[in-house]
Amino acid sequence: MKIQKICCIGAGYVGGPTCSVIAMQCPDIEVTVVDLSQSRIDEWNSDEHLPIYEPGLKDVVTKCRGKNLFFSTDIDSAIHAADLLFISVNTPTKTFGLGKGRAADLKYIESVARRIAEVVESGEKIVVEKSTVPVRAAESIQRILKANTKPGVSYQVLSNPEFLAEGTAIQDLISPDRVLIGGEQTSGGYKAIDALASIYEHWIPKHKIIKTNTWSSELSKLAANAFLAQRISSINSMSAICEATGADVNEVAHAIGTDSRVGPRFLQASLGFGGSCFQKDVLNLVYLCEALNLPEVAAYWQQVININDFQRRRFATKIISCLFNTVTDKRIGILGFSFKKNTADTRESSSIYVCKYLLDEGAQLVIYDPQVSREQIISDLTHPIISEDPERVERLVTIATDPYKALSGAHALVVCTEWDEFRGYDFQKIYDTMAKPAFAFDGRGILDAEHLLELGFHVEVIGKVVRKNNMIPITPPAEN
Ligand SMILES: NC(=O)c1ccc[n+]([C@@H]2O[C@H](COP(=O)([O-])OP(=O)(O)OC[C@H]3O[C@@H](n4cnc5c(N)ncnc54)[C@H](O)[C@@H]3O)[C@@H](O)[C@H]2O)c1
Ligand SMILES: O=c1ccn([C@@H]2O[C@H](COP(=O)(O)OP(=O)(O)O[C@H]3O[C@H](CO)[C@@H](O)[C@H](O)[C@H]3O)[C@@H](O)[C@H]2O)c(=O)[nH]1
Repeated sequence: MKIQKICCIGAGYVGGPTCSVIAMQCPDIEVTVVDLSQSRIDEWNSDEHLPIYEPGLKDVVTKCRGKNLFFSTDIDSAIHAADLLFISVNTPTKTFGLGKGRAADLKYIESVARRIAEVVESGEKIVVEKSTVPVRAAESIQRILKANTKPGVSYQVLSNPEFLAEGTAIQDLISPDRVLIGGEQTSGGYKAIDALASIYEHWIPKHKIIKTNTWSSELSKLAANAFLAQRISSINSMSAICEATGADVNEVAHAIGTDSRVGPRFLQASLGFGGSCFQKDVLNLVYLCEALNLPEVAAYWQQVININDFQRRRFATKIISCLFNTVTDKRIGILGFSFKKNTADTRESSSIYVCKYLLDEGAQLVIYDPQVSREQIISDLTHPIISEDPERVERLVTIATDPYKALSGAHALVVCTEWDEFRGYDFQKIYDTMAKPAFAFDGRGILDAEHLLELGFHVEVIGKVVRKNNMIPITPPAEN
């Protein structure tokens, strides 16, 4: 089966970049990305700025938009015309009902499946789960489609999870470690898997395309994120031991990462992982294990989340205790609000939680992020699960557009995101304008701690004990 037209339902962080790259690499295929949100689609069609900040994305979109890449809210026409449909809608953690706080909410997936069944009038359609879903979600999609199939229509449902990371999405899509496609182990299933593989084969070597059964593919996505999150919680748990003993977490990470069986990546200690995926997907796995009556396995993966919560709180507690056990009414400069550098996405950012703990103590926060808007920061900090008193948050929080102004008069600077620009600041200038003693808390290990010490800062870095100012050896004056 040769794919000529693709429809992608959901124009978010995954649907937009993924389909833009497919359009760029497959000029012979027409790709239409649709969404319920008119404003999101308008932004995808705008020449000003796209709805998401992602390095390299604008070039790809500009190259293809209007040629073989289209963004639209006419969902039905796009479904109707397509041979292959990607489902890229959100699958957030449920906030109420059965499985609240852990299970994935599949209502958007279900509504898309029902819409497809309603709209499709004829022909063979391949429906591809690109969203991250619990194991056997494809079975539910299949059942909804089958129960509503019109005569002359047939479906194959595939799992094709996405592994891109935000901030490096374009690079990850152009040169992925692998593409995973799961499908029914029948002749129809194999045909559909091959049809989807043929799209990726336009630019990805065949040996990087892994073909499995549907359930292996669905589980592999949850497993991949669980393993990655587990590595971060593992190194973060070591960071606590390092701070208590004088070991240096970077040296430990290097020493263990050079073992080729362990590998060097994803061992950067931090104030905790954030992002829309890790917590959601690990909790989804925990819920699945409980549903399968595997409580020991559920508890094992739950601990990855527990350590992450511990790390966020531990970092905030360190700030409070260093500032003489009180931050009430103290101005504190927060550098970085996105969950990692090179994105404006703040979903589950650890900054939100560190700010929350400091606000609970009455600190006055001045927050600076190179990409995140004021509206987004205020909306995150006034969310009901973060604060019960939005007016108090508005009173205590100031958003700065200039980092030097943000830190002027502050008792402490706190690095929450590893934006490259933070490394290049003039810290002498910053030190001169801060209240004394001036404190620097580096939750990402990106600043030059020795330099800050020399300037006079009290420095705290995740995972290491930094030599204190009063321990600087005093050089005797030179004798005449
Ligand atoms: N963000 C990532 O980096 C990433 C990476 C890999 C996988 N994933 C997974 O991909 C999925 C999508 O994530 P995202 O970050 O792109 O989400 P998102 O919230 O950015 O985008 C989802 C989009 O789907 C739209 N939508 C919801 N219901 C719809 C419907 N019935 N019809 C049309 N549009 C609809 C929403 O309006 C929204 O624009 C999730 O399952 C996520 O876990 C995300
Ligand atoms: O050594 C590390 C690596 C990452 N992080 C943090 O972990 C979080 C997640 O980072 P990253 O994985 O790079 O970004 P995501 O965009 O969340 O991507 C993850 O989640 C996606 C959604 O499922 C998957 O597709 C990707 O493969 C997976 O890396 C961020 O807060 C990072 O700062 C660390 O603290 N230490």
